[in-house]
Amino acid sequence: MSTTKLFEYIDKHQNDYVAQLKEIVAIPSVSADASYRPEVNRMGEWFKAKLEKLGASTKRVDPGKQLLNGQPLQLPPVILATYGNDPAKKTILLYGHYDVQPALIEDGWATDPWVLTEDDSGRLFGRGSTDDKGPVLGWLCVIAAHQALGLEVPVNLKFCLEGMEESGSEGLEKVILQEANNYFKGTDAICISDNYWLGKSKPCLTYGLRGVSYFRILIKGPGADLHSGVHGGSIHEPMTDLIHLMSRLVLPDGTILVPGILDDVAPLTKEEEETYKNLDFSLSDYHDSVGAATTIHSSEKATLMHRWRYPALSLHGIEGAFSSPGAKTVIPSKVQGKFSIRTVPDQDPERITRIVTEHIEAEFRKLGSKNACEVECLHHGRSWKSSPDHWNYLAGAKAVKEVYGVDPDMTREGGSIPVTLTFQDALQKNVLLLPMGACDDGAHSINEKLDRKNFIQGIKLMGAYLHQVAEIK
Ligand SMILES: C[C@H](N)C(=O)N[C@@H](Cc1c[nH]cn1)C(=O)O
Ligand SMILES: [Zn+2]
Ligand SMILES: [Zn+2]
Repeated sequence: MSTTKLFEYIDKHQNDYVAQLKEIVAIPSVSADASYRPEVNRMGEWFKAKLEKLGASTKRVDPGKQLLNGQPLQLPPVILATYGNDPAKKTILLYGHYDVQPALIEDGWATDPWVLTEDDSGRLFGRGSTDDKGPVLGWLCVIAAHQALGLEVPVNLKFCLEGMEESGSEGLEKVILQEANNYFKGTDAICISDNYWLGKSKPCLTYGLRGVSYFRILIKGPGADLHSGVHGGSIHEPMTDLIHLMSRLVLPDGTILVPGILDDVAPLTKEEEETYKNLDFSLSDYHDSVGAATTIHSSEKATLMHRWRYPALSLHGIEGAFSSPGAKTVIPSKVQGKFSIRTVPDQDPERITRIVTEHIEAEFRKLGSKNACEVECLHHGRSWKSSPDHWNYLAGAKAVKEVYGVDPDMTREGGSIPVTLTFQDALQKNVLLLPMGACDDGAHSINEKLDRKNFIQGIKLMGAYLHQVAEIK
């Protein structure tokens, strides 16, 4: 079938799609903060209602409770939906998330993060615009466009939308295992739009993700915060212990100091080395997209390898630290350092937790501090690699060619989508990552954006992909 009419319709109705994106960016569905949980739920209900309005049958699955700071907290629902049930058609399972990273205007946003704001260049700024509300909404726009044109959606669709992806996808693995032979039965392949192009202009298909193991180090000292003039010099200070421990995790050149961390990293083969060639990636564009020429490695290849196939340890922050303006002379009584390790094939999260914990405990013993130290892995997700030779990737590549007129780059991704491997293993089906956003979208950062062009072309790409899937024998 020609997609010309579909593409024209999408172009014509782009303002409507942007208005819908504005409506959902306004819901601050931050999964990391318990006080926002009602908003996360509200966001899930929005997508459920929208899917129903499009004629999908839906199901709200309760993934159970999480423990947050020792308190049980209800997890947001997993929204499942089915659109079409024709045995003659292929069935594609679409996964996405409706939660977002935290965002505060005082972090340095130029505009209100919860008000989608378009600038003169067509950049749509707002938390969740690219990660992952724009892409999830894109799939719904594809269905709506078909309906408006009186066209059949050429494949059956199943949806799995979660509200905890930005917090380790807690509860979802259990749901996927439970539904693999129930709700997800009959799935032929999986497609996820929740990552980004390598550059700003060339689309890509993504066949690998790093995993993530997220840790906290808790140091407890005095019973309450203290006056540093009165008590400084006479007690072991939690912050001093913590800063020392955090400095023993990683060097400024990225070297991870945990003994044995590289032992299980898959060796680099000649075949893999070939995959780093001829990609739309330059250090200067990369510098532009991160806003500074501060890369560690001097070549494109080494930079990509350290984003895709080697582990990285990042220090994120310290809970309990004094961080307000002014010069408060306080000794914080209890501090928690947060860091994560992006893991790669063939690293095992259980082993990572063990060696990281042993390393920190050994370093803490060396301090001779009388404070208490606890190390905890808050969540972990495994790395993932797919087979890009599958028809799912062929459909993606043909769709890219149809919409953008080029062959896509085949990429891996440094970020993590914890349940990708779970889908692949539990359903024994191929997973394709089909990104919508560009490398400079600033997901997780201040001023996150999605370019209007990427949003609208991305909706066309999604539609073209479904048609290509249907046409492949
Ligand atoms: C790539 C995806 N859009 C994403 O941002 N994933 C998160 C997942 C995560 C895991 N722990 C916390 N967030 C990421 O890679 O950080
Ligand atoms: Zn995401
Ligand atoms: Zn994210």
